[in-house]
Amino acid sequence: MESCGGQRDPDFRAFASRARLKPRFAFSPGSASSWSQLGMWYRRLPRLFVVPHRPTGSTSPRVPWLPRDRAVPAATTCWHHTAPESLKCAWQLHGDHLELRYANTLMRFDFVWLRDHCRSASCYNTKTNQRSLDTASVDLGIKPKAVRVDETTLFLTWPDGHVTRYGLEWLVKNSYEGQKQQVMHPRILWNAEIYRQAQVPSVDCQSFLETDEGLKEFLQNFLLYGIAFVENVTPTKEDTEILAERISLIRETIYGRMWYFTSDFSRGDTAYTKLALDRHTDTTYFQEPCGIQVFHCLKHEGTGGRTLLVDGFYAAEQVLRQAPDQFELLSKVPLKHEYVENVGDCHNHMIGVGPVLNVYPWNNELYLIRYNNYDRAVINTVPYDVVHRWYAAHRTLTAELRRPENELWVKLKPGKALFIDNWRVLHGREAFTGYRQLCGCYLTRDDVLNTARLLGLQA
Ligand SMILES: C[N+](C)(C)CCCC[C@H](N)C(=O)O
Ligand SMILES: O=C(O)CCC(=O)C(=O)O
Ligand SMILES: [Fe+2]
Repeated sequence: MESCGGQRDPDFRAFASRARLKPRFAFSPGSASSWSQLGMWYRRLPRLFVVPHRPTGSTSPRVPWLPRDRAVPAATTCWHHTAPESLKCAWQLHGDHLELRYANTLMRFDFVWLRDHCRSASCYNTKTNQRSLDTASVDLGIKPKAVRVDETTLFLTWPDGHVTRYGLEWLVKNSYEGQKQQVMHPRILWNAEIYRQAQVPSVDCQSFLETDEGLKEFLQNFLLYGIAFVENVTPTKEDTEILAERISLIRETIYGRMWYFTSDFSRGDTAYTKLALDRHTDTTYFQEPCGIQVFHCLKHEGTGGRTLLVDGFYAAEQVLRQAPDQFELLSKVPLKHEYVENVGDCHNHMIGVGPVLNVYPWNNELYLIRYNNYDRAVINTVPYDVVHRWYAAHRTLTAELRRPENELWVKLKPGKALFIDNWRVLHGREAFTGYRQLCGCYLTRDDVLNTARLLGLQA
């Protein structure tokens, strides 16, 4: 019997970052034109395609940097160049910003931004990587009194005599213009054929636990495909816990920390039966759905019970291609999901709110799909005409998610642990007979990404 412990305080960041969109939902009829009033950033289409999938036969995946195509408009008057013969770096001071052209990138910097990000010893602590400058003490009308650029560095002298230096490469990496071309998470979107052809290897348990290379290979696969396997695991809950702790902190939820489950209906959810489960993501009813789900089948004496995996981002990409307006609707209409449980001693009522497709507001990159038709609550966040268009968009996405060619079916066996990116890949299961026991846990996403970054991966 699982414990019915309380859930810790949910995280509102994901939705709060889009909170400025909310009033528009409430008061507009939601026509295509009203969506485009949402701001200039939303006019661009979301970015999904990142890394081409590996051709058959190639081995370990490599993540290329994305090509940077930065349009550089013709130079205007009064450009200052680092050297007369060189166009490598040029700058121009405007009334309220500095324009800098470097390495084929045209960047525009607000003066307060330039003062705020000063990396001098008095403004920034390089031991802690924290800002010491009190941003609120910067005059909002500040303007540099002198500007100089050499081959590598921009020098700004402020009215009080303070000097700020920026490496030009640092500026390219950190400017808005540089960032908006970048994706946060390089991915390979897949259907069953693409995934099979890629021949992504499972990582051996010992190499996963004992070597950085094994762990890195595993995490690279996980980041690119949203699923990854570890094999030769001792089939116990304790050994599965050791695996989970190698890459992250375990996220304790109302289901406990490490859970076992079987078809005993010990909890008020279809997962605890022998019934089939259509593709879905878990914990859609949390304000921040769990980032990763770990499954390890410890026992199955019976038939059926295969696991279904579908890349939600691949399906979303198809929707974007066929019907960008529908993609946009799915990314704008906030939905509630709900978990209401009153079985035995377990009493829970969880509510999570957010759209089906969640995109980063600054580059429109898709980062989270929230899709669970079982747990979707009453729709009461948008007026009736938007509701109808939302159902049509949901149908388009569902049709993509249900295409047989997008379904990857696997039979989980004792010894093989599966890690699923619950923000991207949907899972389901075939009905089964006999005794079947799964164990697993949820992981905190930040901590998985932390481990990946510490190993030098882009995450
Ligand atoms: C994995 N475990 C059996 C512990 C929980 C299952 C949660 C099921 C729920 N309907 C959801 O999709 O979130
Ligand atoms: O039984 C299974 O294979 C998976 C059930 C499920 O969807 C879950 O536990 O989240
Ligand atoms: Fe599930």
